[in-house]
Amino acid sequence: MKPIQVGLLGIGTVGSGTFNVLQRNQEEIRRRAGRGIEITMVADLDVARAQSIVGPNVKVVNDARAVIANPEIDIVIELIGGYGIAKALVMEAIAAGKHVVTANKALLAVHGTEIFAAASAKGVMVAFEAAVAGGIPIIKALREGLTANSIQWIAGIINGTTNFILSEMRDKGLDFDVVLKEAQRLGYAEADPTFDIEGVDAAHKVTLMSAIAFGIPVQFDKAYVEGITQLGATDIKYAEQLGYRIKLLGITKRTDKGIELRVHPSLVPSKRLIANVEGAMNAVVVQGDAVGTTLYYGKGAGSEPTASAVIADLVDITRLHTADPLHRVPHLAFQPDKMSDLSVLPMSEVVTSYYLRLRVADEAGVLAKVTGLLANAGISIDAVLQREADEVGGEGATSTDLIILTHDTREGTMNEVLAQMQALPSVLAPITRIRKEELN
Ligand SMILES: NC(=O)c1ccc[n+]([C@@H]2O[C@H](COP(=O)([O-])OP(=O)(O)OC[C@H]3O[C@@H](n4cnc5c(N)ncnc54)[C@H](O)[C@@H]3O)[C@@H](O)[C@H]2O)c1
Ligand SMILES: N[C@@H](CCO)C(=O)O
Ligand code: NA
Repeated sequence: MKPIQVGLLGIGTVGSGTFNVLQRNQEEIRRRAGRGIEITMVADLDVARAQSIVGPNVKVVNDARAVIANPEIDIVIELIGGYGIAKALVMEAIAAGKHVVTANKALLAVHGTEIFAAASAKGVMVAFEAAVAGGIPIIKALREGLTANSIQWIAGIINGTTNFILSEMRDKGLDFDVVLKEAQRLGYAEADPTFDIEGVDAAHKVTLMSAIAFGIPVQFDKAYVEGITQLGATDIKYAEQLGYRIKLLGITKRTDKGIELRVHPSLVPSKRLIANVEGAMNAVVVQGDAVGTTLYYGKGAGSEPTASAVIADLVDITRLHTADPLHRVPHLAFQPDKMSDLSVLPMSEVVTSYYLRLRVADEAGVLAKVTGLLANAGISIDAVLQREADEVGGEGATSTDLIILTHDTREGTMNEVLAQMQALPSVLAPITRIRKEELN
């Protein structure tokens, strides 16, 4: 049988990895897929660089639409990124009856509902394993491997750049900016690195996992998003003393009231496997009612690790494209007419526990005032730590750090108590609040 023909839009970090791995392993991939898979046409703005990667036998153009218009092309891979031209190209490829593979989580988290509906109407597949946790087959696991389960929650380290930054800051005491530059050099960071450090990239990915886990539409606009830019070395140190590591987690959870969907720095017990995921590595914990806790670990970014997922999607499509569309695995795991309308909860309704750090005046009665406010709100305390006073504000005026770990409470209740604490004259600086997840 003649090889299936693939058109590649964008041959940067992931595109070049995809081309190279497909070439290197073509024989084994053909034996698995039952048919050869060949990238026969590439579009990139930098034609000369693209041609130097693919060699003289592959046609390179600078106009992506020429690839979509080519009737020989069966599958289009979109590896340009962003919501702009990439969205138009994906929609046009679907309209032209092409199957699409993309690593573009930003596009799918924001416009997924429209894109999947268009693909279903046209009877084509849109595959996106590379969009979440790069090379880790987490979409495959959630959509197929765990299909028996009622998923309870998912928590993941799903942004390599920020995990790399947090690890390097803790281990080597390096500066934030230095480590970010290194992540960019290694090809981990997004084109706009604020997407990484402000938690947006992780929120794109957890939004996609949430939709697949609970059968709800993709709703990035409902996600709570907080990055790592406000995180200080002091809190990383105190967390360690209390037996926790701080990780940027993407969390989605089923509750009686609705679905939690959030990204923020979290204290995680140091003894959990996920707390020991270092550098640019990713890990996702999934709790299913039947299987219990499962953990998926590996490279979530980089050229060939991400290419591994792109090519797995190419093989899936090669195997399934002749199947009746109704008998393929649904884009979001649930049949499109059987999606749930469970609502995504506002952050004020999320229930979790907290790490609080208060810089307070070192005087009698402060601890009682602070803990009194928590008690009045019905928030119980798990642990309290008081640390060495620093000199502040001249002679004799000293302050001390008060660190409190709480048990579970509603975020809305915690917000009210924090406002009351902040108003106490003995609280000398803005209070630090970091959420805490036991993940058991
Ligand atoms: N880099 C990673 O580790 C990684 C991991 C997972 C997912 N992703 C996602 O994969 C996608 C690609 O990321 P990347 O790191 O390979 O980006 P990149 O910037 O390295 O590559 C993008 C390529 O697209 C080309 N391009 C831009 N506009 C174009 C246009 N209009 N027509 C044709 N080509 C165009 C650029 O010249 C460049 O070669 C993004 O959606 C990204 O979020 C990246
Ligand atoms: N910028 C992303 C790339 C993988 O999606 C990361 O750092 O994890
Ligand atoms: Na993946």
